[in-house]
Amino acid sequence: MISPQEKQDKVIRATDLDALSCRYSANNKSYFSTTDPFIDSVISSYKIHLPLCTGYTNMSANRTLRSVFNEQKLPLINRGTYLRTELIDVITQEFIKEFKKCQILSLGGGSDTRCFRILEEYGENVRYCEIDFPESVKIKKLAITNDKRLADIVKYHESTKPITSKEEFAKLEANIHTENYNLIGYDLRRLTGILDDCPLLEHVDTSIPTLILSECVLCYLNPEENERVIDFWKKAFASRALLALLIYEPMSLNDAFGTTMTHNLSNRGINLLTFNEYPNLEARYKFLSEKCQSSNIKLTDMSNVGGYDSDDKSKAWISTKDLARINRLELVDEIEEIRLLLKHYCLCYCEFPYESSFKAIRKWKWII
Ligand SMILES: C[S@@+](CC[C@H](N)C(=O)[O-])C[C@H]1O[C@@H](n2cnc3c(N)ncnc32)[C@H](O)[C@@H]1O
Repeated sequence: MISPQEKQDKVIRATDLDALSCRYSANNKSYFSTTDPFIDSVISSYKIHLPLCTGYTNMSANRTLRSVFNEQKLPLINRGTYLRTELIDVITQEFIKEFKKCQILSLGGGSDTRCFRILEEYGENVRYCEIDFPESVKIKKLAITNDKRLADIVKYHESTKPITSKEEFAKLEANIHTENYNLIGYDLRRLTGILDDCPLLEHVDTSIPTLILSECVLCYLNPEENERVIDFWKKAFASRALLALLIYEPMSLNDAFGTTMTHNLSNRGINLLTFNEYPNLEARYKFLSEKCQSSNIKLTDMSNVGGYDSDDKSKAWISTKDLARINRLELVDEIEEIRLLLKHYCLCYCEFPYESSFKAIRKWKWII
């Protein structure tokens, strides 16, 4: 039997499977201009190791995997996944091009494959650090140790013997630490305002420009925990280097669609803790400026990013060529429906006091 808290955490960890299955679906439908060559390895690791995770049996793990990967995703979900992945990729790449030697810190990185794309392309100069619950991190670590290409990209060459029992999985050391890559098992809710003795800081370089990514992650923490996590990194960097934060997550807009989203999620045991607390871009601006004391705040919803708010397609953040390409992949009749869905997802950027800032961030057409 697992405790109610463990049960809740299991549900939160499982949201990584949702994100992964959405990317898998969009990838299979050729939404990404370059096919994701790494996704199959993380899926294989899940297939082998999910039964060894807390609260799963062979049967329940197989059922979960079947239901997430066999389900056909709607065209509007594939488009949303494409937009979110592409735009966060592009912003991350621009950050790296501007600062050359820098660091990407992915909170709740889950089974995201961005780290491999970035390190393969910019590995010499970029440090990539991912933090997630230890169990999720172990799934990724085993994907890396079982795939030479991934191991070469992150430069991790310690072999791990096949893990076949829950006991072996529980005992497996979660972390990977190499020159450019750190994969860390840590519950972000444990971060407090006290920096001393926090093991994360041994592996994060607080002296180089850093972009923190939170892609559907901070929404699972309550508002106080959100503030504490952001405050922790702010204090850790203490204006020694540029610290920027990019958050992508859903918001309720206090409307009927938001209420339906809340019901659908709570039926699955998911309670999005910032969803209603910061229901729109204005509330998020207030949170980032007043509570987090950040600056250079830029906000948009994803409908604006996809160019759904205007007939003028040049307003979209992606090129008209790419828009035309993805529009040809699957027919989306309900433009109003996709617009409504994407209006409920935001992309928020901000920085913490430092003498310079990320200049290229101005080139996109933010709403605020
Ligand atoms: C929806 S998934 C997103 C994964 C990834 N960022 C992506 O977009 O593909 C949310 C991730 O946040 C992680 N997460 C949520 N709360 C966390 C916490 N308190 N500490 C560490 N990781 C957490 C989950 O384990 C999961 O991997």
